Parts: sequence; C-alpha cells; structure tokens
Amino acid sequence: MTTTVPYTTFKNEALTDFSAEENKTAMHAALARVREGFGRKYPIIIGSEKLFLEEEIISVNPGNVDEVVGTVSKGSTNLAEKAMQTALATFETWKKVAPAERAAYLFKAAELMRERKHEFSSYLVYESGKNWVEADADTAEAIDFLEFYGREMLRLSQTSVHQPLTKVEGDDNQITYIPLGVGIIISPFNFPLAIMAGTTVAAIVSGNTVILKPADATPVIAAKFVGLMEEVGLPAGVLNYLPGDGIEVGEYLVEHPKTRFISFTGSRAVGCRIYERAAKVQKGQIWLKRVIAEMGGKDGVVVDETADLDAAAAAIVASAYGYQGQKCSAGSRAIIVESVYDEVVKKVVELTKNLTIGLPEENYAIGPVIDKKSFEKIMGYIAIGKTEGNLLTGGERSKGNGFYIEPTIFADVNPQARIMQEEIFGPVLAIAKAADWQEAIDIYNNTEYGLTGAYHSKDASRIDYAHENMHCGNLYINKKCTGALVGANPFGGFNMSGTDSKAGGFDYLLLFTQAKLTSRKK
Ligand SMILES: NC(=O)c1ccc[n+]([C@@H]2O[C@H](COP(=O)([O-])OP(=O)(O)OC[C@H]3O[C@@H](n4cnc5c(N)ncnc54)[C@H](O)[C@@H]3O)[C@@H](O)[C@H]2O)c1
Ligand SMILES: N[C@@H](CCC=O)C(=O)O
Repeated sequence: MTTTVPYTTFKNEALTDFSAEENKTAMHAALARVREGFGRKYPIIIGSEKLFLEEEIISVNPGNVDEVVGTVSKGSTNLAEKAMQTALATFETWKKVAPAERAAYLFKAAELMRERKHEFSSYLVYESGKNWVEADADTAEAIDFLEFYGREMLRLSQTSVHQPLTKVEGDDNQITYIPLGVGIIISPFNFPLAIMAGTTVAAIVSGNTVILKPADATPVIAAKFVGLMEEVGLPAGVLNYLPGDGIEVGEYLVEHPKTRFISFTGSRAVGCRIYERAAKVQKGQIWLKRVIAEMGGKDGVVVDETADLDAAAAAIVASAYGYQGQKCSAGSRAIIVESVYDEVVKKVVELTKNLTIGLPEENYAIGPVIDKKSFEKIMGYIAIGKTEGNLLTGGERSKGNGFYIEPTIFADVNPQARIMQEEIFGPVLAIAKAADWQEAIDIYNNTEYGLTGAYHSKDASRIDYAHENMHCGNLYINKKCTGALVGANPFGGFNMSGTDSKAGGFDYLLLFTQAKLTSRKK
C-alpha cells in the first residue's frame, strides 16, 4: 500500500448538522446498532495474538450505570513484557517501511472512519457520556489527526522542503528524520477517540512501534480503533493494545529500559510522576527517554467592559460546560471587569440555567461525568466552593441513573481560592471580579498552568496586550477557549500543562523522530 496524496491538501472534517432529519435518523440508527453489541468482550492484542483473559475491565455507560458497554481483557506486567518484545521485534521491519506506505494506512483508516462516523460517535456517547455534538467533534478530530499526520509524514520525508540545508561546494548534505523505537502511548478518558488515536498514529506514521494503554474508563472505543487499523492492514506488532492498570502496567512500561519514548496525555499528577520515573536511566538502557506529556489546565475567559457581553457570556458557558467541563481546555474560570461584572454574571447564570441535563444518547446539553471517582472529586470541590464563593446556580447531584452533576457557578471568588487554582474537571465555573482589564489578565495568569485562555474585548490595543501577555499555549480572542482544530489551532500548553508540544501542529512529528545528517563528498 502506498499513497500519492499531496501533503498540502489537508482540510478539517466537517461537523455533522444534527438539525437535519437525515443525520438525526442516521445517528439514531448507529446508536441502536452499537447498543446491540453491548456486553461484547474485547481481547488484548499483541502482535497477531488476541488474548481473552479472565481478568477484565468492565466498561460501564456513565449515563446509565446498569449498562455494560463491553468488557476488555486486563493486561499484566507479564503481558506488558510480551508486548514490549513484540514491539521491539516489529520495529526492525516497520522502521524500514517507506513513509508514503506508512501514511497510506492512516489515509485508509480515515476513509473508513468517515464512512462509519456515527458508529464511532455512538461508542463515544455510550462509553464516555458525550452528547452527539461532542461525540461527533471527537470523531471528526480523530479523522483529522489521521489525515493530518499522514500528510505531515509525507512532508517530513521531503527534507528539502522541511529543512533545506545550506549549500556547500563539494558536499552533498542530506537530513533524514528517522524513528525512535518503541513508544508507550498512555491516553486519557476525555477524548477517548481523538487523543488516543492521534497520539498513536503520530508515533506509528513516524516509523515507531507502540504499546497503547488506553484510559480505564474508555477501553472499548480504543479497541474499535485498533480493530480499524487491523482492518486497513497495518502489520501486526506495530500497534499493540494493552488495557490495564495505570500504576501496574503503565509504570512497568514507563520504567522499561527498552522504552524509547512515552506519549502521555492526562492529569498533572500522573504526568509529573511519569516524567520523573522516565528520567531514571535503567540498567541496560542506552538512551534518555523522551517524554511528551500533555497535562491539565485551569483555563479562563477574560471579559473587559468593551466586549460584546452577550457573546462573552455565551463563550463562558460553552467553555465551562462543554462535555461537562471535562476538557483540559475547559474555561473553569471567568474573570470579568468590575464595571460589567453584574451584567455578565446575570447573563451567564441565565444561559446556564437553560442547559438541559440528561442521557447523552438523547442528546441533552449536559450529560454525566465519567465515573464515581470523578463524581466524588467534583462534588468535593463543590463543597469547597460553597466556602469560597457565592453559589449562584447548581451545586447538587442531578437526577438520573448515572454520574450527573448540575452545572454550577460560584461568583465573587478570590483569585487565590482553590476553585480558582486547581483543575476540577467537571461542570463547575468560578467567577472573579477584576478592577480593570489589566488586573483581569494578571488574575488569568496567576495559576501554575498555561493551556487555554480567551480574551473578550473590542479594543485592539488591549487585544494586542492580551496576545503578548496571556501566558497560554492556545489563546482565543472573542471566542470560547475550547475546540482547537487540527492544523488550524495546534494544541498544547505551557508550564504545568505539559511539555509544550502542539498536537495537530506542523512540528508535532519531530517529537517522534530524530534527525540524521549524512554529508557525502561529491
Ligand atoms: N493537555 C492536553 O492536551 C490534555 C488533553 C486531554 C486531557 N488532559 C488532562 O487529562 C486529565 C483527564 O484525564 P484522565 O482522568 O484520564 O487522566 P489520568 O492522569 O488519571 O489518566 C491518564 C492515563 O494515565 C494512566 N495512568 C494513571 N496512573 C498512571 C501511572 N502511575 N503511570 C502510567 N500511567 C498511568 C491512566 O490509566 C490513563 O490511561 C485532565 O487533567 C486533563 O486536563 C490533557
Ligand atoms: N483539544 C481540545 C481539548 C483536549 C483536552 O481535553 C480542545 O481544544 O478543546
């Protein structure tokens, strides 16, 4: 298999318009088909072996906890070792496969995923509790990553385009981006298709082999994706699928001397732990491991008195509550200038009270949070919020046979308060008042994170100031602070939000390669 797709032809996948009757009908049909497959068992996949084990991870619908979406065999350290040996052996052949051939697998997978878009989105609805729009965006982003990284590998392999070298008389100089080796992909629950698939295929298309450890709550959608890659003919052993306990299997692989890199997306605490453990050189290890860690955020929307206040309020609500606030990009803080504070807060409360709560499969605006542990953590923060701010709406569990929480707003919160500083990862918004726009930006910058932010204003010089001074990887002007588009809004943050990488960006594949220079005498 190979490809002749020009690398310049990337376009973002269109989102589905669910107000159109035919799309609604197609989504209902896909949900019904996926529901028929509930309770299916999914194996561990190592090379060409499919292993069904007694010990399993049970994937439950967070919107209706009596439903089991599927069960997935659970990996152990023995199987992690087996996966490592398989990935190491396969690397010897995969690294020699031409970039165009590697990219072709991604393009084929994108084509099939596009054809089965609603089916993938339905798994997201049932397994992660996303409503239709959020699920559709997750699937579209996964398609984008396949199309984008495939093209990026083609571009990177044309090194005269990527890095034209200075001409030297009598020399023929060539730079080649070669793969690293075996990578461990550790993915989060919240973009269980897009981030899981994107981080996996970026590594694979660059010529590496990988062991994928998906999030415990969302292993079925990962199994579906691995099945798709198998279907397009990706050679066995390039992508090994090993669900398992983060601490047991994850740490075994992070510490393994043959691990060449770790691509982690998840919380700050786990990211820091992986970074530290990966830094220790193990017996027999002949490289320093590369760690790509995309971690949490405490993102915020800043509004000054010149802004379009309706648009700003809508952006605050969309940023805070999309997928129940379970986005690293979620705008869990709003910082509003005093002179318009009451007006904007009133609008935000009204919009929030209009949000409907219910089953994701019925496409309510607000669904459940992912699991019991998250539910309890978020309710814990709501209890803290009740001591740190004025509760304007929400603050309670919501009805339903799942992990439903009311969208919650705390106003008049001190910028140093815990709910203004710590990532809650749930439908909780903390609002602070600033004396003026500059103080608002200072408050925005006053966290340990630096992932996304938004600034709402009509004043061009303040916008320029925000552009220079709001310290975050993704800054949005007069927009919400979520929803980065592959290729258009390369995504990743500063400080404790990670290692400053940019998923969906034009330098991302460099993280999975090393540059080799060959200088020939003519
Ligand atoms: N910056 C980004 O691009 C980005 C994107 C999505 C999510 N996130 C962050 O992810 C977090 C939410 O996801 P989550 O709850 O799945 O995160 P998490 O850190 O709990 O888990 C992420 C992954 O790490 C694994 N893991 C847990 N402990 C481990 C260990 N000791 N060693 C190795 N692996 C281990 C988990 O099993 C899971 O697969 C939030 O903090 C969010 O901000 C960041
Ligand atoms: N890339 C997504 C966030 C990913 C993290 O959760 C966004 O831009 O909203």
